[in-house]
Amino acid sequence: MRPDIKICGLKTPETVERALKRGATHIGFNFFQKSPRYVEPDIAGRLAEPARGKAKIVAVVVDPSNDDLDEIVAILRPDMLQLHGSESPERVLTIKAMYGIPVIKALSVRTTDDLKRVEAYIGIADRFLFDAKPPKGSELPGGNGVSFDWGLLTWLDGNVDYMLSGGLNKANVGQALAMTKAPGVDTASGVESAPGVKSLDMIDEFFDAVEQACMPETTTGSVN
Ligand SMILES: O=C(O)c1ccccc1NCC(=O)[C@H](O)[C@H](O)COP(=O)(O)O
Repeated sequence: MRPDIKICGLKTPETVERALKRGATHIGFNFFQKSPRYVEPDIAGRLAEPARGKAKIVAVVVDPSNDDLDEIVAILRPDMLQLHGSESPERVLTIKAMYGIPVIKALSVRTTDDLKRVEAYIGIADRFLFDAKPPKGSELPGGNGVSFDWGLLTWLDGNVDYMLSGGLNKANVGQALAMTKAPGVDTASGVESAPGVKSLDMIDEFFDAVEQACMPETTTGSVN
């Protein structure tokens, strides 16, 4: 079965259209101002219109203030909020109570201890997104195009619903899926020709690679 696919940091109608055409289950709009993928809420609102009812519209935020969330939620009307900062379980609960919108909690992973942080959010976050830790000096908590050791996910409780993220691209997403059987995959820079510039061809190639990875193995040998 094909995993969920989230294309994150869309900024143009053409790339939204291509992601939808290829069957993206989630499309992400980025509201972290230092990101090359940042979009103003009103622009994101317009970009998201064709996706309503077709893919989940995800607002990506980092330790947002209530005022920022009020504006984003009012204008974008997202299906999900992706909290990509150091939001505590209590803060996630508060945000969910404020808006009644499901939350994806992003956690950065380098060691098994990082994965253990999941436990505090079980029953609170609706889904997790496991991303790599940002490289030293990066101003971005996500979208850095770096991967973590996917083998760590074998330690995860099988009931935890998550998206695998961090440095995924057409060249490695097949291996990532083979190793992890992740229920969802997410990419931002893996489908970009330059920081913040999505490529229609690279979006196609990413979907092709996921589909290829999910094809049932063909049997060899002759049947008598
Ligand atoms: O993409 C960003 O610039 C970004 C900035 C701040 C917080 C989150 C951000 N991205 C969130 C995502 O879900 C990305 O898809 C995820 O971090 C993976 O990015 P990449 O390694 O570039 O595929």
